[in-house]
Amino acid sequence: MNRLPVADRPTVRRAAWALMTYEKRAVALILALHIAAALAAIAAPALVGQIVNEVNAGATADSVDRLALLIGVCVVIQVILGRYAQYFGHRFGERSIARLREEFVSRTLALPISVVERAGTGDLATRSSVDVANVGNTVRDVVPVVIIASTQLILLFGAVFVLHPLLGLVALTGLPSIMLVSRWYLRRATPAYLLEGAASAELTDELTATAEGARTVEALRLSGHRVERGTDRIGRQWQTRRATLALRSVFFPVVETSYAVPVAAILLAGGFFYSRGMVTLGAVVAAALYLQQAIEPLDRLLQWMEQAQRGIASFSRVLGVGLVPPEPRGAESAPSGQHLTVRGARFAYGGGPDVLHGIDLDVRPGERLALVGPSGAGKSTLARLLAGIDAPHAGSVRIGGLPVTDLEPAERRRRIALVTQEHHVFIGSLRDNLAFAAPGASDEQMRAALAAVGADWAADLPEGLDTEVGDGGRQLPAADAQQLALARLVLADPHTLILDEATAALDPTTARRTERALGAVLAGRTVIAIAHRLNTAHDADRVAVLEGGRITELGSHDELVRIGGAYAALWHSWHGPAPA
Ligand SMILES: Nc1ncnc2c1ncn2[C@@H]1O[C@H](COP(=O)(O)OP(=O)(O)OP(=O)(O)O)[C@@H](O)[C@H]1O
Repeated sequence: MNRLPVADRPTVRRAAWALMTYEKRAVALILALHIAAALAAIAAPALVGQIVNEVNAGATADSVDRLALLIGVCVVIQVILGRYAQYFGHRFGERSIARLREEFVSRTLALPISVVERAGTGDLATRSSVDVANVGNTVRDVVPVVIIASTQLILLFGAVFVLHPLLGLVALTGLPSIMLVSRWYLRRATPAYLLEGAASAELTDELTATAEGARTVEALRLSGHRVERGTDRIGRQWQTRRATLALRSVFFPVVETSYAVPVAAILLAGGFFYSRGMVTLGAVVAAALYLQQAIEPLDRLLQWMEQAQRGIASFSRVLGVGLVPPEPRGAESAPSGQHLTVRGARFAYGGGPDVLHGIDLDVRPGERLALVGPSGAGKSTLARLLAGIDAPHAGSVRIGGLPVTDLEPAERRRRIALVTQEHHVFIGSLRDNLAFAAPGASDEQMRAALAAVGADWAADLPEGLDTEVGDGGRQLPAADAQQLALARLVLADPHTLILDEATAALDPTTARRTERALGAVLAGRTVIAIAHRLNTAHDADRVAVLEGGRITELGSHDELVRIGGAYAALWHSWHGPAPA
């Protein structure tokens, strides 16, 4: 399975910067409020220092009261400014998260289908849930904390330097060990968290596959095997979690010990400086209070660094979705005509061996071509190439002279549609479900499309096109859902239809109803049908027999039966030998 890419550090840095500077004014206001709140906070220890000095010099109770009142005022100002800073910070965070989610959704919707299929649902599901939430939490909670804490720390340490440069130097004693261990941690944390994210995605993949295939697991008694695989993935996730835990168990004890060092050092050195008359007692008290006050923001900063690491790892996975080369954004010129030509097309899945070995095929406009062949011959793969979902690694698949994969995706869908047995009903109204195919279609056109495929049930709905369908709404039976999908096709009006097992999974009655509906859709179009029942091949203009990734026979039903090859053998075994 090809995982989706992960963005590198410079890309993450640029994207984070863009996110933060998208609303420059809001960020400037939040920063200004935080700085003002931090300034109000550092006034208190300075005032306590002043009280100590004045009491030392024999001050009156009045002047002490005045200073104490001033401390109270500073605290109130700090609380008010801090509250507004947080209020604006959180609003900014929520707006940023909303933007991020919207960007992620558009990036995901722009992914080529083949990339989504090969990446597996687990990877994309983990990125769109766990990773987007992680980035959201980081932007909402961590960024404001980092801004507030850094501002407070700069001001608190600055204040100690202002009290006395010597005290300032002593205050820095705890920092080297914190910086060293942080550097050590940061270098290892992002890759470790990336591994943890990948292991979670693998586990999600495995559990989803087991849950989705529960019936098969039960029928084939595979539960032991699935439990083993699940346990293996849980084991891998446990290992990656242990690795990140090991990093945390070194990082946090070292930094927490380092917090106590500057306070102890300032009391020791401050006492010494005071005894020599180099600093006042008030300055030493104020410096000790500042350093005591610095522990809290420092601790918060380091605590959140861990979340920030998770956030950065998640952000690189979220941004990685945008690194997948987009589907080609339109050829220079429009295809001239509807002629489909395949020349020497070779295809392999994900770097594996070729499953198509040089296919040559011409499909004339309006022709009905049936593809037959044993299981695994490459019929579905050829259908995907013809529909432009995958491109051949050698040779070409062209429509009207242009490579199908070069057509702008919407343009391609208007020209060629691949119809499979998947007929998803999206949550929304019937109208929403039809509008995917033709956003500009009127209600009349929608009703006509439903009538064309025999979806009479739609006309009887009391709320008509406004009826909510899909999960939580009206549940459509398989045949109705298939008819809805076919009505979409009528609206999209492609000139070429490729049918891959469109009715294979339906019960015979439903299949017959659907085939009747399909008949209305096929009229006047080029049709390439993977034929499971040979009467489809019998009714086609031509039949292509695919064996081992090669077209081994090509001609009308009668011609192929006459030459007595593989198709004739299939036909006779299915239909009984021709009368002598
Ligand atoms: N997603 C995939 N990844 C890797 N190999 C694949 C994938 N899909 C198909 N193949 C392989 O490509 C070959 C052709 O498969 P394909 O599904 O095109 O055959 P088919 O003729 O349509 O068979 P069937 O009638 O059983 O659907 C097979 O060997 C199959 O195992």
